[in-house]
Amino acid sequence: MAQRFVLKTLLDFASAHSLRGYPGDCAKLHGHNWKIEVQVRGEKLNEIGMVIDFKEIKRHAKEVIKELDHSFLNDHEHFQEVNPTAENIAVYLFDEINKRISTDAVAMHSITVWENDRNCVTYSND
Ligand SMILES: Nc1nc2c(c(=O)[nH]1)N=C([C@H](O)[C@H](O)COP(=O)(O)OP(=O)(O)OP(=O)(O)O)CN2
Ligand SMILES: [Zn+2]
Repeated sequence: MAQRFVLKTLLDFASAHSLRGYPGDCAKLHGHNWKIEVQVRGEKLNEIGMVIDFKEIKRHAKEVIKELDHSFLNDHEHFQEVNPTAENIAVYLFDEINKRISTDAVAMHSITVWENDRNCVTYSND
Protein backbone atom coordinates (compact mmCIF):
# COMPACT_ATOMS: atom_id res chain seq x y z
CA MET A 1 0.00 0.00 0.00
CA ALA A 2 1.27 3.49 -0.84
CA GLN A 3 2.22 5.81 1.98
CA ARG A 4 0.16 8.93 2.41
CA PHE A 5 1.03 11.86 4.65
CA VAL A 6 -1.39 14.63 5.56
CA LEU A 7 0.17 17.73 7.10
CA LYS A 8 -1.89 20.30 8.96
CA THR A 9 -0.99 23.85 9.91
CA LEU A 10 -3.13 26.50 11.58
CA LEU A 11 -3.53 30.16 10.72
CA ASP A 12 -6.00 32.89 11.53
CA PHE A 13 -7.25 36.21 10.33
CA ALA A 14 -9.86 38.79 11.28
CA SER A 15 -12.46 40.17 8.92
CA ALA A 16 -16.00 41.41 8.64
CA HIS A 17 -18.74 40.20 6.32
CA SER A 18 -22.47 40.35 5.75
CA LEU A 19 -24.34 37.43 4.20
CA ARG A 20 -26.49 38.45 1.25
CA GLY A 21 -29.94 36.89 1.34
CA TYR A 22 -29.52 35.58 4.89
CA PRO A 23 -32.83 35.61 6.77
CA GLY A 24 -31.45 36.92 10.08
CA ASP A 25 -28.75 38.90 11.84
CA CYS A 26 -25.91 37.50 9.75
CA ALA A 27 -27.11 39.69 6.88
CA LYS A 28 -25.89 42.65 8.99
CA LEU A 29 -22.26 43.72 9.09
CA HIS A 30 -20.40 41.66 11.72
CA GLY A 31 -16.91 40.25 12.25
CA HIS A 32 -15.10 37.00 12.97
CA ASN A 33 -11.70 35.88 14.10
CA TRP A 34 -11.46 33.09 11.56
CA LYS A 35 -9.31 30.05 12.38
CA ILE A 36 -8.01 28.22 9.34
CA GLU A 37 -6.69 24.65 9.19
CA VAL A 38 -4.72 24.01 6.02
CA GLN A 39 -4.15 20.34 5.21
CA VAL A 40 -1.68 19.31 2.52
CA ARG A 41 -1.00 15.80 1.31
CA GLY A 42 1.91 13.99 -0.28
CA GLU A 43 3.21 10.51 -0.75
CA LYS A 44 6.95 11.05 -0.87
CA LEU A 45 9.44 12.44 1.57
CA ASN A 46 12.29 14.64 0.41
CA GLU A 47 15.94 14.03 1.26
CA ILE A 48 15.47 15.50 4.74
CA GLY A 49 12.33 13.50 5.50
CA MET A 50 9.59 16.10 4.82
CA VAL A 51 6.64 16.17 2.43
CA ILE A 52 6.99 19.95 2.51
CA ASP A 53 8.25 22.33 5.19
CA PHE A 54 5.39 23.61 7.39
CA LYS A 55 6.98 27.05 6.96
CA GLU A 56 6.47 26.82 3.22
CA ILE A 57 2.80 25.87 3.61
CA LYS A 58 2.38 28.86 5.95
CA ARG A 59 4.17 31.22 3.58
CA HIS A 60 1.77 30.39 0.73
CA ALA A 61 -1.31 30.43 2.96
CA LYS A 62 -0.33 33.77 4.51
CA GLU A 63 0.08 35.28 1.05
CA VAL A 64 -3.56 34.43 0.32
CA ILE A 65 -4.88 35.30 3.77
CA LYS A 66 -3.20 38.70 3.92
CA GLU A 67 -5.62 39.97 1.25
CA LEU A 68 -8.54 39.07 3.51
CA ASP A 69 -7.11 40.06 6.89
CA HIS A 70 -8.64 43.20 8.45
CA SER A 71 -10.95 43.66 5.48
CA PHE A 72 -14.65 43.69 4.68
CA LEU A 73 -14.90 40.44 2.71
CA ASN A 74 -17.87 41.63 0.63
CA ASP A 75 -15.55 44.27 -0.92
CA HIS A 76 -13.09 41.62 -2.12
CA GLU A 77 -13.22 40.97 -5.88
CA HIS A 78 -13.96 37.25 -5.41
CA PHE A 79 -16.88 37.91 -3.07
CA GLN A 80 -18.65 40.44 -5.27
CA GLU A 81 -20.83 37.67 -6.71
CA VAL A 82 -19.97 34.79 -4.36
CA ASN A 83 -21.48 35.14 -0.86
CA PRO A 84 -18.69 35.23 1.79
CA THR A 85 -20.00 32.26 3.78
CA ALA A 86 -17.60 29.97 5.61
CA GLU A 87 -18.17 27.42 2.80
CA ASN A 88 -17.24 29.87 0.04
CA ILE A 89 -14.27 31.20 2.00
CA ALA A 90 -13.05 27.60 2.33
CA VAL A 91 -13.34 27.01 -1.44
CA TYR A 92 -11.52 30.27 -2.17
CA LEU A 93 -8.66 29.51 0.23
CA PHE A 94 -8.36 25.93 -1.02
CA ASP A 95 -8.11 26.98 -4.67
CA GLU A 96 -5.77 29.92 -4.11
CA ILE A 97 -3.39 28.01 -1.83
CA ASN A 98 -3.48 25.01 -4.16
CA LYS A 99 -2.39 27.20 -7.10
CA ARG A 100 0.69 28.19 -5.13
CA ILE A 101 1.53 24.93 -3.40
CA SER A 102 0.76 22.08 -5.76
CA THR A 103 3.63 20.17 -7.34
CA ASP A 104 4.09 16.59 -8.54
CA ALA A 105 4.68 15.64 -4.92
CA VAL A 106 2.30 17.89 -2.93
CA ALA A 107 -1.35 18.95 -3.19
CA MET A 108 -3.99 20.53 -1.03
CA HIS A 109 -5.96 17.96 0.97
CA SER A 110 -8.56 20.14 2.70
CA ILE A 111 -9.30 23.45 4.32
CA THR A 112 -11.25 23.88 7.52
CA VAL A 113 -12.64 27.33 8.28
CA TRP A 114 -13.78 28.02 11.85
CA GLU A 115 -16.12 30.99 12.20
CA ASN A 116 -16.06 30.76 15.95
CA ASP A 117 -15.39 28.08 18.60
CA ARG A 118 -18.57 26.21 17.67
CA ASN A 119 -18.96 26.25 13.90
CA CYS A 120 -16.62 25.14 11.14
CA VAL A 121 -16.70 23.83 7.58
CA THR A 122 -14.21 21.51 5.94
CA TYR A 123 -13.78 21.54 2.16
CA SER A 124 -11.87 19.18 -0.11
CA ASN A 125 -12.40 18.39 -3.78
CA ASP A 126 -11.48 14.70 -4.08
N1 LIG B 1 -23.53 27.03 6.83
C1 LIG B 1 -23.31 28.28 7.29
N2 LIG B 1 -24.10 28.78 8.23
C2 LIG B 1 -23.87 30.01 8.70
C3 LIG B 1 -22.80 30.76 8.23
C4 LIG B 1 -21.97 30.22 7.21
O1 LIG B 1 -21.01 30.84 6.74
N3 LIG B 1 -22.26 28.97 6.78
N4 LIG B 1 -22.56 31.98 8.75
C5 LIG B 1 -23.32 32.52 9.70
C6 LIG B 1 -22.98 33.88 10.23
O2 LIG B 1 -21.81 34.33 9.60
C7 LIG B 1 -22.88 34.11 11.76
O3 LIG B 1 -21.84 35.01 12.01
C8 LIG B 1 -22.67 32.91 12.61
O4 LIG B 1 -22.24 33.32 13.92
P1 LIG B 1 -23.13 33.11 15.21
O5 LIG B 1 -24.47 33.71 15.07
O6 LIG B 1 -22.27 33.53 16.35
O7 LIG B 1 -23.30 31.54 15.14
P2 LIG B 1 -23.76 30.54 16.22
O8 LIG B 1 -24.66 29.58 15.50
O9 LIG B 1 -22.59 29.87 16.84
O10 LIG B 1 -24.45 31.40 17.33
P3 LIG B 1 -25.86 31.26 18.03
O11 LIG B 1 -25.70 32.13 19.21
O12 LIG B 1 -26.01 29.81 18.36
O13 LIG B 1 -26.86 31.74 17.05
C9 LIG B 1 -24.50 31.82 10.19
N5 LIG B 1 -24.68 30.52 9.64
ZN1 LIG C 1 -20.55 35.69 10.07
